Amino acid sequence: MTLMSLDRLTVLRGECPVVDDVNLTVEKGDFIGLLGPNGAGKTTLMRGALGLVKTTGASSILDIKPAARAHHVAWLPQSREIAWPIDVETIVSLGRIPHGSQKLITNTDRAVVDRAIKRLDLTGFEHRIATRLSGGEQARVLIARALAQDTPLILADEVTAGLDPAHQISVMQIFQNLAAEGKGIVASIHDLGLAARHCTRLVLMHQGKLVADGAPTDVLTPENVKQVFGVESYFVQTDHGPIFQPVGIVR
Ligand SMILES: Nc1ncnc2c1ncn2[C@@H]1O[C@H](COP(=O)(O)OP(=O)(O)OP(=O)(O)O)[C@@H](O)[C@H]1O
Repeated sequence: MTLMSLDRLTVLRGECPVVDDVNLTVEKGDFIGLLGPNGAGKTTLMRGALGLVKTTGASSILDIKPAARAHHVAWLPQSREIAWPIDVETIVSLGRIPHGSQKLITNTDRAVVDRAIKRLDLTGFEHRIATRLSGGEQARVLIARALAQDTPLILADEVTAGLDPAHQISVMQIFQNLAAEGKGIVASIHDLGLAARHCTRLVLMHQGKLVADGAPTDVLTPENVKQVFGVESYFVQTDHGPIFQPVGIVR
């Protein structure tokens, strides 16, 4: 089942297309790593798909009535700023707002919030003031809030940035499991090794265009990596799973 489709999506900044004629479908079960160097257009593609910037072409999300969109897709922006000094449980509970029950929090809401807190390894942090947590802990709180929204589709920008290795792997595994449960995830990621190991599919952007879409081994070819990122790379299948490592700059 298709959760999102983009048809010739284009975003102009002045005269310049920063997202250029992109076609993309996201199916249930996809965990898509959205890759590309700085400025490739990853954030703008996701924001365009969500209707947060002006686009031409089509995004199926925009066919959903605005009030119903928050039931279909959760958006985790790159900015991890938490503005108010409120506790972790309250922030995660904000993910339930689109479900809009009369009571502030129902038993279902409570169960979904508790599950998100547990999944993000935040048990014991529930009553801590979020603004006093470390950057990585705050990032996990905001991921938990997005999970609490309990949508079929999640778009996440630089989802592992600022996390330590154990929590990077843990977040990737959470998304992998959510995809295996039938959700669709699109996450922009700079760590190509993590993307190669955990994503079911990779989409590679370069200068606003989608230049490759497929299995990690088909997308992270030495030629693609050299052309798009300007680096030499090493990709090998091991007993520990696929290992991808950029090894040098192309001169
Ligand atoms: N508000 C804006 N006005 C003008 N240009 C913009 C604006 N937002 C983004 N751009 C330009 O659009 C291009 C794509 O930016 P975008 O943030 O989508 O890239 P990205 O792939 O997410 O990069 P990064 O990995 O650095 O986050 C960049 O060249 C950027 O400078």
